[in-house]
Amino acid sequence: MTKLLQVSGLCKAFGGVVVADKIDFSLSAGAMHCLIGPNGAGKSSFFRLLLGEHAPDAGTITFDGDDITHLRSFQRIRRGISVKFQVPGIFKALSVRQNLEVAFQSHLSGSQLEQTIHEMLEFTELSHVVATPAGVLSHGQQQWLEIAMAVGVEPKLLLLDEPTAGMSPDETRKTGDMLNELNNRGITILAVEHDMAFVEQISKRVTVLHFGSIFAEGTIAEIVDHMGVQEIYLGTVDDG
Ligand SMILES: Nc1ncnc2c1ncn2[C@@H]1O[C@H](COP(=O)(O)OP(=O)(O)OP(=O)(O)O)[C@@H](O)[C@H]1O
Repeated sequence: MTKLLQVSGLCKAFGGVVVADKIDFSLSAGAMHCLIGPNGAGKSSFFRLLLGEHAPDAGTITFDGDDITHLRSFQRIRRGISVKFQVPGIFKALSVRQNLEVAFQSHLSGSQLEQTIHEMLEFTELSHVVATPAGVLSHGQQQWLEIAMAVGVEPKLLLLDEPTAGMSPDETRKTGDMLNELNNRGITILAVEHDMAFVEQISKRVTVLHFGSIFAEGTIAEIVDHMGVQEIYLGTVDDG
């Protein structure tokens, strides 16, 4: 399969804190992949590097055949990278519909905009709350609204930072079904996640980050059985 994303030798440090340590990572077009690792491993920083919110100290990022290492965030978004961070990036005082309009208006207008809003409302089962202020939606609904905002622009790569954090088991399963459907529609997905049952629902392969570098990569069964991975979660492996 062609590589949609290719990261080579990516390095970033904030003072003495190394958040990316010679990361080599790639994703094939159509992949659904999970990134795990203990708190502070560098998962969110990796997303911020991919999105252009942090400039790397070294290394390259190639996306869809082009070197995007020095592009600004909006240029990467325009090329098809979309992200949903942990904290919902919705406008709480605006209605569900207004949030979708804000997210899509730079890409779409007229009947196309209406069609996409309609499709996303159906997809995320938010049609019945279309006029409701986003701030009064349930936690799960807020997360789904943000997923709708991120995918309505038809990204090639969707980055999700802990999409199920704070969700009930039912909401988590529903989110997994949603992501599987988006992946079936052709969107490549990279998700940071802690809930291994959810990882198993959506992904076949997992990468483990630890102290900003790739510690292990494999199938879920391989990662779950990996002694070293168990130890880093228990805090018995250091970076020396
Ligand atoms: N802008 C910054 N300036 C200084 N240090 C930072 C900055 N961003 C992140 N860090 C530090 O880098 C390390 C990695 O943080 P990061 O948020 O990427 O980890 P994470 O794996 O996403 O953690 P978590 O699972 O807790 O969200 C942490 O020690 C964090 O305090």
